[in-house]
Amino acid sequence: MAPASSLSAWSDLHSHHESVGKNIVLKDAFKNDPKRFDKFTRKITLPADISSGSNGTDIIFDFSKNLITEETLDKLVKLAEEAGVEKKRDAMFAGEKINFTEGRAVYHAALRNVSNQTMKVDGVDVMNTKGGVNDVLEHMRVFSEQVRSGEWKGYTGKKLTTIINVGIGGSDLGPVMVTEALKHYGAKDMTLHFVSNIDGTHIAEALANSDPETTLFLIASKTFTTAETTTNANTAKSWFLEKTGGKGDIAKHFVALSTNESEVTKFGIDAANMFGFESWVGGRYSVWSAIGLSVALYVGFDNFHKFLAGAHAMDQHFQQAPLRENIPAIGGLLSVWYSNFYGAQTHLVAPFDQYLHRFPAYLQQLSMESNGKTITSDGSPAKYTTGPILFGEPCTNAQHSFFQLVHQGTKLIPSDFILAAKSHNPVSDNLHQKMLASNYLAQAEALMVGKTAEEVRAEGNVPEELVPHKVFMGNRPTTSILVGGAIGPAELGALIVYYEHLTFTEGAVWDINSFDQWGVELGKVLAKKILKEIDEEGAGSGHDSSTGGLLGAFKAYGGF
Ligand SMILES: O=P(O)(O)OC[C@H]1O[C@@](O)(CO)[C@@H](O)[C@@H]1O
Repeated sequence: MAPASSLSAWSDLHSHHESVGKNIVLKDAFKNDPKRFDKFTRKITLPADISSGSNGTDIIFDFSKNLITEETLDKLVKLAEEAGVEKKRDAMFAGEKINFTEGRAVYHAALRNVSNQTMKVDGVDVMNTKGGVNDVLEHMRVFSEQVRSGEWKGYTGKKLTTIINVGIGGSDLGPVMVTEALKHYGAKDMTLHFVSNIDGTHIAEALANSDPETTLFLIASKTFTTAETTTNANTAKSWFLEKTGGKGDIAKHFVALSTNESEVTKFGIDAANMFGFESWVGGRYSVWSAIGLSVALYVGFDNFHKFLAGAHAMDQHFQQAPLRENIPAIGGLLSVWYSNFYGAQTHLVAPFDQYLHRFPAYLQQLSMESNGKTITSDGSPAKYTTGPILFGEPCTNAQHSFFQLVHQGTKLIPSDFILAAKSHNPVSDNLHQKMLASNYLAQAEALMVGKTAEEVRAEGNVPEELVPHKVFMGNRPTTSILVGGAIGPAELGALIVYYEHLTFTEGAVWDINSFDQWGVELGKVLAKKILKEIDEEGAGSGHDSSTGGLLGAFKAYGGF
């Protein structure tokens, strides 16, 4: 496909930004068009049988506080058409090898294909084949129910109630985020630990109060070669064998979640205790796969299945909705609009929901490992900015942390706010939920409306020299996402897939490969060399004076 900036729609958008975009005043746009909210709001409805409530769940995406007109939206849709977004989308869902640098399909949608549509890679059915998606899901169902019921016992016959997931990146961030987000549904007798960092503190803290007789280790690694994970896994295995005086039965306390059977068996886990998935599942897209076993163990397989079903609903919307009505496509096009025409460099996601406190961290890998790329499909460097820096924290905490910059800083920071209309914890007669919701609405309104110098003065008692410091520029865009109920498994699945396909849309327009991650390799190679040098005399070889100097100092201070 062609680089985005060579498309006629791109030039048209550039002119549109010059003539219209940069002059949009949102508060006037709302005054001039009472139907603005209706025009720019989209909705998806999840069916009752998978929803957190009994009547199905609407999820509203209010795009009206974005710096767009109807003409802008039309031009962005034209850009998506010219960039072939729909064609690339259809190629992904058809199992074509769109991950063109690794020659792989990008088929994580198959993992949540609960309607069991035919899905093939290289002509082979991936759903119903032996060891395929449905086999693995059945294995996950049986195993999670055996552990939760106590049928699957530890080597001394006790129920396994501590789950330690050992993994990093996509083998950690998804399980952490989802189990936190669905804590309301979690088994009350289960303790979860997620060990990812190579820092010994992480595994030490997880093992400190764990009982080897009641602990189940999930070694989660797509490749089963990631240094942090294999090292943490070996430390866990040594701890287990030492604590049990060598009597501990690995087969009862260790399972593997991976694509690499040979490395799994080499580690000492029987293939029968391995939950597999294929190389067409990217790490940052793998929570739907066997990597999500900790979720199924914690919330139960039925809830895990609802999680998949909510994701599938958003998949179907993304596949079927015309671009102008297509919720993830609009989200992705808005990101392009801000990144490439307003010069925005970041994307803020602020969930007004404490259970979603790890959602921004999860989205960081999804977004930045997908679109943190410079090279386009023809091998040439992009002549335009690509992936934004995604960041975020739950509100209302973020308001007391970095919202000062969002309101009065010099940067344009496109922001997404997320709120569930119903709390799982309606304490104090729902006073907390009402306050949370009032902040969710007020923050978006304040960012958009701002406060002029005249308004500051009109408040009185403001010394003239203070007035400029109290002005809010306003006209700062937000997308407001409102879940019309509580966030349960299906609602969470749909929200995640909104961002997956928003990310897809960005990458498709930018003509980059959103599905490889060559950028994580160099650091690993250099670290391997330095690790050897730490055990050798001296301060390494071939390093700059900073790296060599620091290496020498580390060894001296650390006594290595
Ligand atoms: O699951 P695994 O193979 O151990 O990879 C872990 C993570 O490491 C990476 O940085 C790739 O090396 C992420 O893409 C991936 O999610």
